[in-house]
Amino acid sequence: MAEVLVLVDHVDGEVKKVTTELLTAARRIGEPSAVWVGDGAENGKAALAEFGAEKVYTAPAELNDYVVAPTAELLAKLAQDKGAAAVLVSATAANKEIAGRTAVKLGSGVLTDVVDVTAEVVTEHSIFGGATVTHGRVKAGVPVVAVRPNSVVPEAASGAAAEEAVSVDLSDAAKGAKVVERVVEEQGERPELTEAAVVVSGGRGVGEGKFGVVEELADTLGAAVGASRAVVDSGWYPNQFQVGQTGKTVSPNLYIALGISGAIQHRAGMQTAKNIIAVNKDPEAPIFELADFGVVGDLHTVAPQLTEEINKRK
Ligand SMILES: Cc1cc2nc3c(=O)[nH]c(=O)nc-3n(C[C@H](O)[C@H](O)[C@H](O)COP(=O)(O)OP(=O)(O)OC[C@H]3O[C@@H](n4cnc5c(N)ncnc54)[C@H](O)[C@@H]3O)c2cc1C
Repeated sequence: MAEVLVLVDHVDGEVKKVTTELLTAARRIGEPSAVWVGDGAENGKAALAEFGAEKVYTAPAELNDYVVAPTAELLAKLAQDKGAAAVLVSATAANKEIAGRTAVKLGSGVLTDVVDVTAEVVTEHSIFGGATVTHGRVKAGVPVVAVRPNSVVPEAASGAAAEEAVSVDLSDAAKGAKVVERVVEEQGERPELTEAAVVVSGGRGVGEGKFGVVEELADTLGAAVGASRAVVDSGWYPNQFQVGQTGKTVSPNLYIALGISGAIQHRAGMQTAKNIIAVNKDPEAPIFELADFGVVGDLHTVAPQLTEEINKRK
């Protein structure tokens, strides 16, 4: 069975959930081989084995001294050397660039923001604010696929996770942009927005200085907090929490929209959520067209009741 390369997302040796999703998807296509760039593989190997990685290719941390290009050169080389059937990465901003560069090097094609993928590497995409579903397939060469977090339900399956050190002779071009400093984004206890299984977002309806109501509900659910652009532009909440066309794309199991109208640009970032709950005092708000469950009411009345009720039932 042909290998399917999965680029591992990890922090300090801990494998991110999205990688377990990619390994699950990879098993549909062929035999998953995890590609670990940087240190810490010995700590993450068990998690990779648990989700079916037959091999773990470890590449030196020096590749991360430069911006994206070295990882693309590594993936392209591995895909060629190993005769890979596909390359899967998570659809983060950096990884989408890696995916594009890898596909160029392979003379193949890239499919991004994928929400599902079949054994034949036919991909599903949700576009136009979720109004249309399209399917894609790379016609030549090794398909490179960037899958959105939370799109695939991770399923455990044991793999050998046989470790093999790999490397690549970097081109001068790949060393063009050097990383001179890394700043860890302050995040607190909440899960990362793009990976969270539950997201509670607030819009202009929340009001200035009142975001505590959103945070309290989020914390009750172990959720990430999101915000509309109206909120971010007003300076009510930091911009790394913006969801939408010009913000982050989220695909959680549950998205709760508090005081968000549901503009197309906001929907573009959250419409692939599996369940959407909206609270809005305007019954005509467009968010209700998308919502699985809608509450017409004042969020400052509804959200605290919801928080209280969930706490009671815990
Ligand atoms: C190029 C471009 C890119 C953009 N990118 C993004 C993006 O990435 N993300 C994004 O979000 N937007 C984006 N926008 C902006 C987008 O068009 C909307 O303006 C924005 O999403 C509106 O945010 P909102 O829903 O919070 O505010 P509003 O549209 O003002 O809606 C507020 C809602 O709150 C409700 N409300 C008010 N008070 C209460 C209350 N007490 N209880 C319950 N409900 C209440 C109102 O009925 C209303 O529906 C972009 C726009 C452009 C042009």
